[in-house]
Amino acid sequence: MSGASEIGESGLGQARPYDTVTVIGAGAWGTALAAMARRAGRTTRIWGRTREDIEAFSRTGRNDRYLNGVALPEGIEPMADLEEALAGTGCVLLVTPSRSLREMCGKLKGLVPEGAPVVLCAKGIEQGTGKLLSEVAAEELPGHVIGALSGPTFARETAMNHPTAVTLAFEFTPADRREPSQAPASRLATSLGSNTFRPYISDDLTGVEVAGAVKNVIAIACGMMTGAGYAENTRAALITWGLDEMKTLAEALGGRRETVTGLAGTGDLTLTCSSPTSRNMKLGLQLGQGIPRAECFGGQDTVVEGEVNAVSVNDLAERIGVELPVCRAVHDILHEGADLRQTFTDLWGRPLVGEPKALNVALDHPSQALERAMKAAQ
Ligand SMILES: NC(=O)c1ccc[n+]([C@@H]2O[C@H](COP(=O)([O-])OP(=O)(O)OC[C@H]3O[C@@H](n4cnc5c(N)ncnc54)[C@H](O)[C@@H]3O)[C@@H](O)[C@H]2O)c1
Ligand SMILES: O=P(O)(O)OC[C@H](O)CO
Repeated sequence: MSGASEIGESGLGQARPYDTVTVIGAGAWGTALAAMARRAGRTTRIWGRTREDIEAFSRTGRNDRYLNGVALPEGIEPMADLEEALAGTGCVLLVTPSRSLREMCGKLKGLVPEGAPVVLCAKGIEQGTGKLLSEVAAEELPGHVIGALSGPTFARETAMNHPTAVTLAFEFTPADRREPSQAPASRLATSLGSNTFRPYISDDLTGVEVAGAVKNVIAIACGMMTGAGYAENTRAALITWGLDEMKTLAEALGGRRETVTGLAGTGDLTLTCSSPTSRNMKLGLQLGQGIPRAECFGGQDTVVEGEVNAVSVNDLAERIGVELPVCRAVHDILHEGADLRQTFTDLWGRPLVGEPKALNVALDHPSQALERAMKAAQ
């Protein structure tokens, strides 16, 4: 049984897949997504900006620069010409790092066919403006439906066809709700879905985007603590607080807290905070071990979204007046020269409060708390 029919049976209707999928960005994740589109039976094009890489990809059928040694399905069409890659395509997956999104959307302007949805697969918030990537794309590509694909996905594992599940989020129009099988989210799910790749549909684009941006910052925190010699209790607390920070920011921006408990939130946070395969966790680990930033990753330029996004997440939180203590700590260590151990010691030294936060019981002065409890009991 194909993944597509399973999805149909579970309530999305028989959504018609897009015939052609164009992936923009021939790095690790772009290549993995192209592999999944091809395995799902789509005509699959992938555009990359480096001509030699595209030529090597065409020649070998692999992308050894980003996914060394990984066998890819036959028939992926690597392209160095953007116009050619987008001509007549059914949908676009945009998979370049978040900091290049506005520039990349500018290049796509006028080339994306009318009606083709654009799916953002990078994780981040725009530096300087604090805008979600979907807001940036909507500004740069007016008239196109914008969505996001996110979740716990190490590119190499996905490309190697290990079972993977993701969230595909779009804002649903009234027409989408009346006829879900025609909705871009459903059509994309059937375009990419297979027995090893399960896209789940969500209508909470904000919640999914916020989760993806924040989890990388939290993963750096977990890496830092582990690198500095702390252990599992500490990491579990950071993951829990990180989840709460995602919920707080998502809700403040109009997203839903429960979205954060799904694949794009809990799923991705668990993955990224648990494994040095994550570049974000690995950066934290190296910094925690005292390795200078310039020497991390052996001095190689590596995409670490949480490093730049610590600034954008923090700025945004300050602007809208929400507190994200772990994100703040990571920001201060990375960008303000704060001492790592002292900053984390301060995190543990915050006033004691109730859990869940809604209880809002300040326990910083135990005698007051006791007094309150006695009054409440009278
Ligand atoms: N690698 C993963 O496991 C993974 C999984 C899920 C999501 N992501 C997200 O996908 C995004 C891309 O990550 P990646 O792992 O593919 O990175 P990567 O370093 O493997 O590849 C990045 C690609 O983008 C291209 N690129 C960089 N700047 C560009 C620009 N200004 N214009 C055009 N192309 C540009 C590079 O040439 C390269 O092909 C990130 O936001 C990341 O968080 C990555
Ligand atoms: O290697 P990272 O830290 O960028 O994480 C990759 C993906 O986002 C994991 O879902």
